[in-house]
Amino acid sequence: MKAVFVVNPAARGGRALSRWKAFRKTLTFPFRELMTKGPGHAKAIARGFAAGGEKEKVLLIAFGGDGTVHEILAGAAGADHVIVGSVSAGSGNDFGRGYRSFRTAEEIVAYLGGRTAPPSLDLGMVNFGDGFIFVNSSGIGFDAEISRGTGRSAFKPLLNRTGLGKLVYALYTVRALCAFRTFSLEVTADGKQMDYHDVWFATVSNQPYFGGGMKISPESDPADGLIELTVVSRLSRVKLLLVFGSVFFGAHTVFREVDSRKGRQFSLKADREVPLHTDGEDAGDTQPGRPVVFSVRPGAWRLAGQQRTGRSGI
Ligand SMILES: Nc1ncnc2c1ncn2[C@@H]1O[C@H](COP(=O)(O)OP(=O)(O)OP(=O)(O)O)[C@@H](O)[C@H]1O
Repeated sequence: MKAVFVVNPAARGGRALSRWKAFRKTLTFPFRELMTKGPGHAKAIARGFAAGGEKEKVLLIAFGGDGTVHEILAGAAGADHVIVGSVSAGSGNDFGRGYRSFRTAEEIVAYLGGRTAPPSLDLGMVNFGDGFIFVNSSGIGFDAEISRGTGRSAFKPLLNRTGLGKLVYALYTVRALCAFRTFSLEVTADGKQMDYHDVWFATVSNQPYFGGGMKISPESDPADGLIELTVVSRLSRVKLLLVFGSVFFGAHTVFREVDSRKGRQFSLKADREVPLHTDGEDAGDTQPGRPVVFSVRPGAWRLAGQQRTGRSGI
């Protein structure tokens, strides 16, 4: 199997590049290094390998954050000969929490020399615009507003370089907490319709973590052919903060204002324009009264290494 590193030098405010330079020196096996030049490039690289129909299997290792893994899967999903791995070198790194990621060169050597069949895992699909995928989560509302704010923040690269990236997230959480207007939501799941009012956010998860370590969907398992919807509604701003804090431990599900359910497809229709994110990246605004459909494509991609969380124990 040939190993290809897709390195995002801009991840973690540019700190990923110096990390890569140090990591590269520890590699004792043949590899290719492809540096991404900007948004969309990792997807194009992965698509090239997927379309190549290579006889030999390819291990594509994302050296970056969740945005880099997201792009690689957007390009490589469905190609059986492409196996996706990662070295967490971004700011949030939820992929590394929910799935297996490589920490050292030795772990990659052991993987390349081993005989473990890569598990086939589920991929989330979002029927919005030209279509999106998600490997971690996708959702609308308050959390997408925070993703948008932090993504656009002029301070993010600087604070990431100084190791204070989490501060940007905290600042935009407070800002969104003050400014965000809740919305009404109609959910259709497996033929059943549910109405929610005063909604802060609705997130659809493929694995437990989002937002840089928050265990939003403790029951999620990317190998079960299902996705999980979490709707948070009818909360005061103060209680929302409390719930947000408890999400780090996955303890928020005890609050009656948090509704969670499993399914294969969720159609979400908000009564006003609401921001949407896919894997923590801004994906635009939903249109009032127009449903966004979240679904799952079972076993659509192959993970290098064992899955870290979930109940299937693969
Ligand atoms: N050469 C580049 N210059 C600028 N941006 C780039 C470059 N290559 C890729 N990108 C973009 O950088 C963005 C952020 O990358 P990534 O998500 O991997 O890191 P992060 O934001 O630090 O980590 P996380 O998403 O885990 O918080 C992605 O949207 C990607 O498209």
